Amino acid sequence: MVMHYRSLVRSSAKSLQLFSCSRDCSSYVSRMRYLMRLKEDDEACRRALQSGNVLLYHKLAPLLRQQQKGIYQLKVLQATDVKGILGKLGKDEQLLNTSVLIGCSDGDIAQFSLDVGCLEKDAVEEMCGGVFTDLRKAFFLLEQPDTPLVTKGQALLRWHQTHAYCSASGEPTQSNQAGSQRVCLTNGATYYPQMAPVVIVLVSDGRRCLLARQSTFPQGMYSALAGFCDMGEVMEETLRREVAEEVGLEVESMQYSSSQHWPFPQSSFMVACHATISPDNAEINLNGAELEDARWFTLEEVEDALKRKPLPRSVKGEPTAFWVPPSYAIANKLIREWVNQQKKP
Ligand SMILES: NC(=O)c1ccc[n+]([C@@H]2O[C@H](COP(=O)([O-])OP(=O)(O)OC[C@H]3O[C@@H](n4cnc5c(N)ncnc54)[C@H](O)[C@@H]3O)[C@@H](O)[C@H]2O)c1
Ligand SMILES: [Mg+2]
Repeated sequence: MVMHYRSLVRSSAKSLQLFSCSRDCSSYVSRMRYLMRLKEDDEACRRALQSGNVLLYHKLAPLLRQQQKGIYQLKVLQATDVKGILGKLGKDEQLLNTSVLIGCSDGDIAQFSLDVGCLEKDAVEEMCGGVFTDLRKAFFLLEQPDTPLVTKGQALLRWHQTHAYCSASGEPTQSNQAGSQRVCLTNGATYYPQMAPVVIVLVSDGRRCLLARQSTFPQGMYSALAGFCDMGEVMEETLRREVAEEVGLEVESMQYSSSQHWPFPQSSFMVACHATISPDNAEINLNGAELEDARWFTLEEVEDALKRKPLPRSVKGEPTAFWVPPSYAIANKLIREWVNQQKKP
């Protein structure tokens, strides 16, 4: 299989086409190497774009379509459809070439994202039969499997929109066809899309878990503690420092759970962990500059919160009931893992 692939990538466009069509090349490894090739070879990527799938965004809001009442899907267009839309709106087809590569479908079709913020939003929506939707709202509407692709598409487009100039020379940078890097036209400096590493941690004293809220959170929502890694820090150091800074507690042990790309407000690479502190030293000393509140919650309270919908309505005169981030946020996964762990005999 590997030999088969190598012989294909070494050769011409014709064989690349063969590769992308071949049924026996649809394994994960082949797809990843196909994507690697497209990132390195502008010409091959341009060709893949002509027959690729495109997710449209308008000023970073992805295009969704309503499948049935209340059920939404990503609206995936073919590159030829996009060209047709551009033509009808009197725009240059070259706009399609600003698409960035975001993946490869199981059927070996290259997937791209394109921001058409320069076009009239309503006109594109009407032609596509879709609606451009703020990404946070889209997260609530979409099925879970669609969210990583739509997030990646937005994050990569945002990075290009904010890295048009070299920070050393001040001159324009130019993207490669795939959008996997930008190069300064005068000094050759190369820039790659970046994510800021963040540690998110659910602290437990063995019986309760600690959740906190910032003043900017929606009313009633509490989440796990989180913090950006300082330059040179390893994950364990960030975790201990953030818990100490934000709630004045000393972590005794920690365990990695999982990770997530988080697009808000800009791309973060979230590393999710569980941590324990001693129940003898569990008094919270809140850093009021960062957090509005932090509290210990019992298993029952957390289980009730998991059942609540986001932003539960408050009964007049009563505070809004406590709730936790929705399932697409990795904080929710940490909280569920903790609940399951507590319920183990
Ligand atoms: N997916 C989830 O479940 C989830 C849950 C909680 C928080 N988060 C995300 O985690 C991230 C970090 O959480 P936090 O706000 O508590 O971090 P934090 O505690 O480190 O505090 C934020 C502050 O850190 C500073 N900072 C340092 N490096 C930064 C960088 N690269 N980008 C931005 N600010 C930087 C800024 O002064 C900023 O105000 C946020 O982007 C938040 O959206 C995600
Ligand atoms: Mg924080």
